[in-house]
Amino acid sequence: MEKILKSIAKRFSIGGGADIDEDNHPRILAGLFGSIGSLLSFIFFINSLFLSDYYLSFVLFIVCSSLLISYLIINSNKYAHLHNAVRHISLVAVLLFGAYLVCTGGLNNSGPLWIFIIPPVALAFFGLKIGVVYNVIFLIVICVLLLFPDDLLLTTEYSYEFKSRMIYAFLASSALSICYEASRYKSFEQLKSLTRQYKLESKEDELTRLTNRRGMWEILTSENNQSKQSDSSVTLALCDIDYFKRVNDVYGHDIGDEILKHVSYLAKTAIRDGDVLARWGGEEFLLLMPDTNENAAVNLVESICTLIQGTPYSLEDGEKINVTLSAGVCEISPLISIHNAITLSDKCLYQAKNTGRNKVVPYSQYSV
Ligand SMILES: Nc1nc2c(ncn2[C@@H]2O[C@H](COP(=O)(O)OP(=O)(O)OP(=O)(O)O)[C@@H](O)[C@H]2O)c(=O)[nH]1
Repeated sequence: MEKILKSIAKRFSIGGGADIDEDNHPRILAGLFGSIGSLLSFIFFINSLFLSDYYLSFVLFIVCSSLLISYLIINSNKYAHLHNAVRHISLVAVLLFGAYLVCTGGLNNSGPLWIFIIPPVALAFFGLKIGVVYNVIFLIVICVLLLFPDDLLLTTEYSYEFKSRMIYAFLASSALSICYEASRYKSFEQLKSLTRQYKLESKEDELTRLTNRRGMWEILTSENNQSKQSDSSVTLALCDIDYFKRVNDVYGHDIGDEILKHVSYLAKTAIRDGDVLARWGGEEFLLLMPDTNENAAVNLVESICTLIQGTPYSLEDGEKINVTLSAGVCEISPLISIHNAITLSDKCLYQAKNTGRNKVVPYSQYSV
């Protein structure tokens, strides 16, 4: 049973889609309703033919055909511009059919039972506002039909109790459907905002609030595609805090964390609009500089290093902790892919570390 439900949900993309799309929700439900509604009305159409109720079978045939057509249109992207109109038309067809069933009683006065599908369907198709309007309109229509003096608008007979229960039951069904739709909408909005937050957080480093490695890879990939089309220079710099282990050992891990935040903040203020700074690893940062050649990148990275060196981190007791950076810089080119540029920046960084630290080594000056 669970498997069947899952496959239905998958078929209609209910709750299984990667994207949360409230606009798509009524379309999916309208398609589902169109398929089930056309199937049911077809079965009743055949049944009423066997019972020689040709008038009812004609009405059912019209309902079945309109639901089938609306199902086909709603499932076709070619007629996307008609989807909204089709939803209105199929709901109006259902309302008219409901009014017809109330008016005539359908088979042995059992027809009015179907009007209770109207509140959930109207709300599912159009959400709260328009759904409530359709429900109110239908309520007025059945009240007029049922309460008109001398039953002049009815072709069948109902007892007074049956009429009043029908109206009360319809009201109760509408009220419950409205409450359900309101709470569903609220949950949906919460889910959407959580998803947005999760997506953001999954690409953001919790400590420094910089883009994390995963987020940076996405940015690098899209930047790479853009720069290929525009032939502009893109340069990467891999920066690493010098002797950071010593900071942790002397001042503790918490102060180490504060220094990571301090360095991130300063570097962020020094980069330009369009540059992207990411926390690449523990105390390692990757800077992406679009529209920047190696020379300009070295100047920018050196200015960041100077700023950080000139702005020590102050402890509560007034002690200052000096921090310096080492960096490797490499420009991406037709011969140097992003992956290669990261590897080569790392080699340059390694050379900066091995030749005294607190310096920037560009790939053009890298010696094996
Ligand atoms: N406080 C803190 N420390 C971290 C974090 N991530 C990594 N580290 C520490 O960073 C230190 C990196 O040490 P090393 O790789 O030996 O490098 P280093 O001491 O900076 O020396 P050089 O890079 O050679 O100048 C380690 O002690 C890690 O525990 C973090 O999120 N917070």
